[in-house]
Amino acid sequence: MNEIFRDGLLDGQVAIVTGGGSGIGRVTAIELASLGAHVVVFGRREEPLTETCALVPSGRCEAVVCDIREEDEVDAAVDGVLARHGRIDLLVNNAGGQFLTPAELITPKGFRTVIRLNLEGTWLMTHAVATKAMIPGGGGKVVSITMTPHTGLPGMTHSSASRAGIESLMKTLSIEWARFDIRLNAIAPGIVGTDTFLTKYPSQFVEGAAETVPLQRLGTPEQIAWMVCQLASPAGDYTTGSVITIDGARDNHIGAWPPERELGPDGKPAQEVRRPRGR
Ligand SMILES: CCCCCCC/C=C/C(=O)SCCNC(=O)CCNC(=O)[C@H](O)C(C)(C)COP(=O)(O)OP(=O)(O)OC[C@H]1O[C@@H](n2cnc3c(N)ncnc32)[C@H](O)[C@@H]1OP(=O)(O)O
Ligand SMILES: NC(=O)C1=CN([C@@H]2O[C@H](COP(=O)(O)OP(=O)(O)OC[C@H]3O[C@@H](n4cnc5c(N)ncnc54)[C@H](OP(=O)(O)O)[C@@H]3O)[C@@H](O)[C@H]2O)C=CC1
Repeated sequence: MNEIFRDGLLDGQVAIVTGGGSGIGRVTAIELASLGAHVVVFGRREEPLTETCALVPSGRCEAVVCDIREEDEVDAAVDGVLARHGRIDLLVNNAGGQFLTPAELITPKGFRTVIRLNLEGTWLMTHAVATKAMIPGGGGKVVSITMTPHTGLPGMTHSSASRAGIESLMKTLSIEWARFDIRLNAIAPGIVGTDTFLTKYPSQFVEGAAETVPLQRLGTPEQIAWMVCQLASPAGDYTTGSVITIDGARDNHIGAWPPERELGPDGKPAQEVRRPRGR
């Protein structure tokens, strides 16, 4: 039973969710399976993946250990899904991440690590699934998770560059692969209160995070997962080449509005005095 969508909405679909052993990927796998999809979760560690599958009451979930940066592993894992299920309808490129460091301290290896994970891993997965399953099978959908603000992610230069690259990939491929009926979109979350976000970053960063959002609260993994489900459903059939921002308006403004310095004397948003016409 799904809280938002009708039962059986995704019956018969086969979906891959990378990074499905935790956070947004885990919740996405659970939501997709609750709508009837058979979900295959990819990740480097087996244990969290099997934990995700244990949380899927229907049993429509299987775990595949795969490092998305390794071409041979990606090829073998995608071939395996096809051999077992004969089709792949949906790929969710969710695996990704970065470390927070001022740009001048990022080493060549550190930069390469994040680009390989986010951009090259997404490309390898997308290319393998498209060429092996979606092009021969007559179409499919790809959803890639990126990040806001689109104006830049200070402290995360490598991730900022890679996320822009992913969004560009989705847009370009939505044009090239329209002839194969492959629909590709990005979902750009702002700050989502996953275990990794809450535990990986410095505490001052995490504790002040909600204040940086106009809505003054963090997003939840479900809010991202439900958008994936919508795109996977017939409601998403004509959506392609789009970037869907889900971030409480943080892409538009950092912090609450109005900022304190702009408050009027009564504590309300400042308002100019209306003048007589012509003055
Ligand atoms: C107000 C707040 C706004 C901020 C918004 C933020 C919103 C949140 C966004 C999120 O994405 S939350 C979820 C994030 N999830 C992840 O990041 C999970 C995946 N991440 C990882 O696996 C790692 O963090 C990784 C570094 C991206 C990749 O790990 P991998 O195991 O492949 O690499 P390592 O062997 O650990 O490191 C390789 C290389 O990278 C450099 N490096 C790694 N960590 C750091 C660090 N903390 N500081 C500096 N440099 C680092 C370094 O060069 C490593 O090489 P060696 O030095 O180990 O040889
Ligand atoms: N939480 C947030 O505020 C936001 C998150 N995002 C993005 O959303 C996605 C999910 O975030 P979140 O759930 O918070 O993060 P998590 O850290 O919980 O999830 C990342 C997942 O990716 C997997 N992963 C990492 N490296 C690889 C790899 N090389 N191959 C295969 N799988 C890999 C991890 O599993 P394993 O280590 O076992 O491989 C893990 O399950 C990420 O791309 C993140 O950057 C975007 C905006 C905001």
